[in-house]
Amino acid sequence: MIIETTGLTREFRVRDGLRRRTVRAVDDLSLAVEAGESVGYIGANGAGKSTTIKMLVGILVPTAGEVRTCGLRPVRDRRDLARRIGVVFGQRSQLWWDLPVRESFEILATIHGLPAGEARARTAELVELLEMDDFLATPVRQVSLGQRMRAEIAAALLHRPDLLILDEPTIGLDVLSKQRLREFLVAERREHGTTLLLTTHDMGDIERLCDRVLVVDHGRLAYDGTLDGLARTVGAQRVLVVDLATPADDLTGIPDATHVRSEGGGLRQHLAFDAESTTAARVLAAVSESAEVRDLSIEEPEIEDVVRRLYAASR
Ligand SMILES: Nc1ncnc2c1ncn2[C@@H]1O[C@H](COP(=O)(O)OP(=O)(O)OP(=O)(O)O)[C@@H](O)[C@H]1O
Repeated sequence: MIIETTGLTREFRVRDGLRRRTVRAVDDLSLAVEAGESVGYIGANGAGKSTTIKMLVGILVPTAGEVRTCGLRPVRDRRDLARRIGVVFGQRSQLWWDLPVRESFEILATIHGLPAGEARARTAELVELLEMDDFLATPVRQVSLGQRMRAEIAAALLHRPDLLILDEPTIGLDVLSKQRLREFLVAERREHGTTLLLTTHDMGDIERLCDRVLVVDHGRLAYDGTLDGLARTVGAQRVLVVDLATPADDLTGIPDATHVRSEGGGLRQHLAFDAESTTAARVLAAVSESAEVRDLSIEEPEIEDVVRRLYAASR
């Protein structure tokens, strides 16, 4: 197991008006992740995701329970662990703000004790795969958010860690940057067998990157399984949005799909369908029989919605 926790618990003392009370941010969490897995760790704001990750990497000491990351005790073996994992926290940077991106890579390679040849080769590989050539000489504070996220991920992967932990890797990125980053992570995993653990509010990240989802609710594990299984559990639906050549009446009566709403006098129509019982292609084919489709898009369910439904169902 690359990650293993048993009864992992973390409490905080917080001020509540004049009183102080205890918040249990992570509550008796037991989970195991095998090497090579790609796991999405999701939950509402304040559910306990960051606190869990901080204990996995040794930044926070657990109140109770056990945690092993890469077989090590994160707090005690923090230095050894740093050689085995890469971590990207959205808000914290591992890069040096005033230095060119390239120099941050050089410093990190030195910190990790990478032999010069290996550091050069790995940096070149990451620069190419993450298309960083254009901004290698730019100080970190001047690069765009998308560029910085690529540089952060490269920095976390420089020493070829066994486990990469990402906190909201695609937040704030445009569609194309998100897509590129996801493709890179898929390739990285395929090439090097890197284990991935990521928190995200973006269903697309989970769908493209993860083969397993963990949902945390008030510090407790509320779901552990596949994304399909999660969607099935909560009955999450996708929505096919079609733009028609001419306005049409509401497209009701499409098999396994429900008309949600129409816009522009029937030019654009939203049809919800359950990915378990049909496919977007089948819904589209049925729509095409009664109307000419000019354009289409598919809306994925929102993670917030999925999580809300799951929480509601488990209470
Ligand atoms: N240092 C701290 N002191 C006091 N309370 C804390 C501290 N860190 C976290 N908490 C509390 O613990 C709970 C879990 O917080 P955590 O940041 O782990 O949630 P999260 O799932 O990562 O949320 P988000 O999606 O908003 O990042 C929250 O109630 C939070 O207020």
